[in-house]
Amino acid sequence: MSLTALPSSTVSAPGLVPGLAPRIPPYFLNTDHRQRCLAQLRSKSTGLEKYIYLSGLKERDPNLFYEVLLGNMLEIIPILYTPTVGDACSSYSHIWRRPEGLYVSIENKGHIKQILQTWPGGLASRIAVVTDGSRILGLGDLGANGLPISIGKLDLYIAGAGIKPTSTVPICLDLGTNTQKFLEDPLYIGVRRKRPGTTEMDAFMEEFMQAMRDVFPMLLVQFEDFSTDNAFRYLDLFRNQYRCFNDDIQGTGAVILSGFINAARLSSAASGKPLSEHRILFFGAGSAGIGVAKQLLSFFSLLGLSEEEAKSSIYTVDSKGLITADRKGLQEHKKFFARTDYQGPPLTNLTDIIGFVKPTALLGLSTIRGAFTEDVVKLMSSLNTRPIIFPLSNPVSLCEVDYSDAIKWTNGSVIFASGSPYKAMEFEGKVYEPGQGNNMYIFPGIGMGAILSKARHVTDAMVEQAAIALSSSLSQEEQSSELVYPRLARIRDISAQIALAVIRAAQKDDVDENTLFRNLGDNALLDYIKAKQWQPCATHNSNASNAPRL
Ligand SMILES: NC(=O)C1=CN([C@@H]2O[C@H](COP(=O)(O)OP(=O)(O)OC[C@H]3O[C@@H](n4cnc5c(N)ncnc54)[C@H](OP(=O)(O)O)[C@@H]3O)[C@@H](O)[C@H]2O)C=CC1
Ligand SMILES: CC(=O)C(=O)O
Ligand SMILES: [Mg+2]
Repeated sequence: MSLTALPSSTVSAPGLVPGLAPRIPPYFLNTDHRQRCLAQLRSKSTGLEKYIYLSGLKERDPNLFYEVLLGNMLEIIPILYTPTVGDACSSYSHIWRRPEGLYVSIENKGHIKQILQTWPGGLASRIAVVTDGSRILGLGDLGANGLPISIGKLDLYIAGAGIKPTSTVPICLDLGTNTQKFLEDPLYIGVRRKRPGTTEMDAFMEEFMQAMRDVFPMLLVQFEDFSTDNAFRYLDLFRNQYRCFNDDIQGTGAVILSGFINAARLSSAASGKPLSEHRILFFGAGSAGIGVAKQLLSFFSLLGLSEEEAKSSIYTVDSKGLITADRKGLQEHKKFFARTDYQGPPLTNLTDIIGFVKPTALLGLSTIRGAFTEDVVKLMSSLNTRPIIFPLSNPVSLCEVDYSDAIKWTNGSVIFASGSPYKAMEFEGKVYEPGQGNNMYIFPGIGMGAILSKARHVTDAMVEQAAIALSSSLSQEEQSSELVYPRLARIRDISAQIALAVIRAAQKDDVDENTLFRNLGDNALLDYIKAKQWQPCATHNSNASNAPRL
């Protein structure tokens, strides 16, 4: 029985009257149950066991789950989200215990609306994270195993922005998988077929998006972890038609623009070189790499540079090397940044590419573990007083360079942010703190702003203003510690500031269906946003005098 199921008079009693609720131990309420949950969580030996424990806790008592999460974000977010959510997805068919999201299958084509109508949240639903499981983190096509990524992102909406749990909808589109081992796994929970071709998938997605609007008229859709071609395709097709955005392209773009603004200031302060002289090398040119590269054009345009000048400061690399315009069969999304200023044999080795580009910043979105080798990092260090190195691939097992190596190989001069979390470390008597360049800092605030303003669309300006708000949100102490992102413990406050910036941008772009906020000043609007943030109701005895604090 959960405590929330007890009569409230019982819950508020200092101890239980024997016989009133005989299945609850009489002095249970004299103890702090949250501390008991934390101890149980910490007793599990693997990340996956912790994930399963937390999922069970959420089912038994959602209020308690969110209370424990909000009080221990640094410890728990890496379990519900990257890196452990990657393990949960990879083995989801085997660890599955209960329904916890919505599956819409290719076999439901023609009846998608009826499937969506089964969701209990109904008209109160405000935000859906939708994946088709085709590129979960950097782990590839996990098919129907992808649902935990939607669940994890929504937990961050709830914890990070204060979105009400009952207004969230985790969705996995079960369209098949091209990963043979899942098709052969007797426990695989998805449809046993290969993924559809473009025509079949387009027809499915058109019906799905229309049905989503019919069933959940106020809902914002976050596309998550679609393979790169489909990520760009459905964002382009749907962004002006529906309330939607793509987290891997736009959310990642915004969060890295934000961290880059702060990193470039630190780097330029050390080198004395102007901000406009930064040159950025992208290792990886998929949805995330190109999404971030496009968003970083704003870094230069905010400094007054033209689009051509900005573009000339950005270089992209894929599995075939430096991307040049003369390459045959170049995919559409790679054309914009393809270089026309390199003649010669293809440049395929990263150190050769760095030698040619002389970048001030190296950003990894490649899924290649260890790609930033000692040679690569030392070369960056020899070219820059303070090199900016962001290995952004997730989960941590696919990160381009570990934090400890980056610190060691640059003698501590690196300005570092990774996609998955690393711990602070000591090197030659000094403590260094890494940044986490992950879209989790941005999407909760974008979502909150879009939901409150009832934005018809998520515009480019809303995304850019979210990035600028995040980059300006560092406290004095965080700035003096030379951080590029604020500390995660402040994410609720920061999400509120991002939501404010998003609402103002929605107003300027005239996409705010809720125009009531137009007459509110910034302080009043910020107060309103904070008041709207959902809090778990504290039913658990936090003041229990005999409860040991862990
Ligand atoms: N930190 C964050 O917030 C986020 C991080 N990510 C991470 O970014 C990563 C990439 O995601 P996404 O862009 O969607 O994935 P893709 O698979 O579409 O992109 C990977 C890119 O890396 C390139 N690549 C692969 N192998 C090599 C190699 N040996 N040398 C150089 N380039 C190589 C690929 O080249 P080619 O095109 O030739 O195949 C492709 O351009 C994932 O790990 C994901 O978790 C994503 C979103 C947010
Ligand atoms: C963080 C994220 O969205 C990704 O790695 O795909
Ligand atoms: Mg993603």
